[in-house]
Amino acid sequence: MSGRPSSSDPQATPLFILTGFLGSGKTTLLARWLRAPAFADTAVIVNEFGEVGLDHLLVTEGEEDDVVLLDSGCLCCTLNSSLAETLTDLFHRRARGEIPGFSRVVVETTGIADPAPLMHTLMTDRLLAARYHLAGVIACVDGLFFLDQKDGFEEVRKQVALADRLIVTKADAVPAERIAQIQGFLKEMNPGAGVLVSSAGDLDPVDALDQIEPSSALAWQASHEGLHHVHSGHEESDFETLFVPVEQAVDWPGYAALVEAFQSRYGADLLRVKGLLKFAGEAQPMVIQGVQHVFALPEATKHASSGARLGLVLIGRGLVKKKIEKLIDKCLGGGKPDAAE
Ligand SMILES: Nc1nc2c(ncn2[C@@H]2O[C@H](COP(=O)(O)OP(=O)(O)OP(=O)(O)O)[C@@H](O)[C@H]2O)c(=O)[nH]1
Repeated sequence: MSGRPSSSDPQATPLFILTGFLGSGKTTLLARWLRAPAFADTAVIVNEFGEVGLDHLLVTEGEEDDVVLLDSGCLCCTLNSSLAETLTDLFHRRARGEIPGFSRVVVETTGIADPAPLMHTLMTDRLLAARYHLAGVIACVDGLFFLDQKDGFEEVRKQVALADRLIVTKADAVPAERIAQIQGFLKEMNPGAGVLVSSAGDLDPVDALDQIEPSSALAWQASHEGLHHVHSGHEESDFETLFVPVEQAVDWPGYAALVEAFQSRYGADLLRVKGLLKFAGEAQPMVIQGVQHVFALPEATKHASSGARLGLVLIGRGLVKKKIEKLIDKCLGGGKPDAAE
């Protein structure tokens, strides 16, 4: 890679992935949001209409169709063959005026889904990336069962690690101390993600979705510059989180070398990379987004966040801070790291 690559279209519709383990409360949240005025002009993609209980909200009957309009102004559609096809179909139908306009999309995943492949699709399919912009991953965390699930289910830890925002559900059904305990674990597992708490889906969709700002995820760094070990009881599958400040301006070949080094040395063990880097010649810092081996083209920050610091947050397995710092330093400085580095 040399020179500045083009980034995604600023006109692209923001898209949110709503994930969370089986029974964690995704549908309960969506069912409430679909009735909320603030959620009008949203297109929601679910696996089955039946799950969200829409019957009395329908404006159009969805007999043959997989897209229905609700009286709240939302569109609801079921996932047909693949997410890419469903999103492309929605885009064309909106352009032809066959369905009302929508200004954001929410995709609900199934409970055991790993959100990473969806994120990969949105980051790598150029046509899709020009039409839809991955604006955030929201993970529901089961207030009743999370403390038991986190040790036994890698999916749960992965969903938490990949999220930009975490929603602890079922606060009405558990003591406040348990919610506080869960919040403590979440802060350790993914310190950059904002945590909200909900009872029976009573969460304003605007607070939950639109307030996500990638760069604000870096505000925690001032107090969390060390390495965080998340003890799950399964030592070999623990995730660590670390932050490496990068103050100097970066050039594109150096950044490409770093991405290559991450991909070849860590692969799927590097679950998430988020950050802000200042590129030489660019007025605004650029947001860095990586999910396992897939890295999106860096994009200029849309909001200037006062708390944000330049650097990279890494979440993964087997990350050694000193080694990573050295790798980043070498690649961004124009050097070629040795195989052992
Ligand atoms: N008390 C209480 N129950 C809740 C809350 N949220 C969800 N539930 C209940 O938990 C169960 C699962 O909720 P769903 O919203 O269907 O969860 P889901 O994540 O969509 O589940 P899957 O489709 O299996 O992945 C249902 O019985 C809900 O009524 C909550 O905030 N409080």
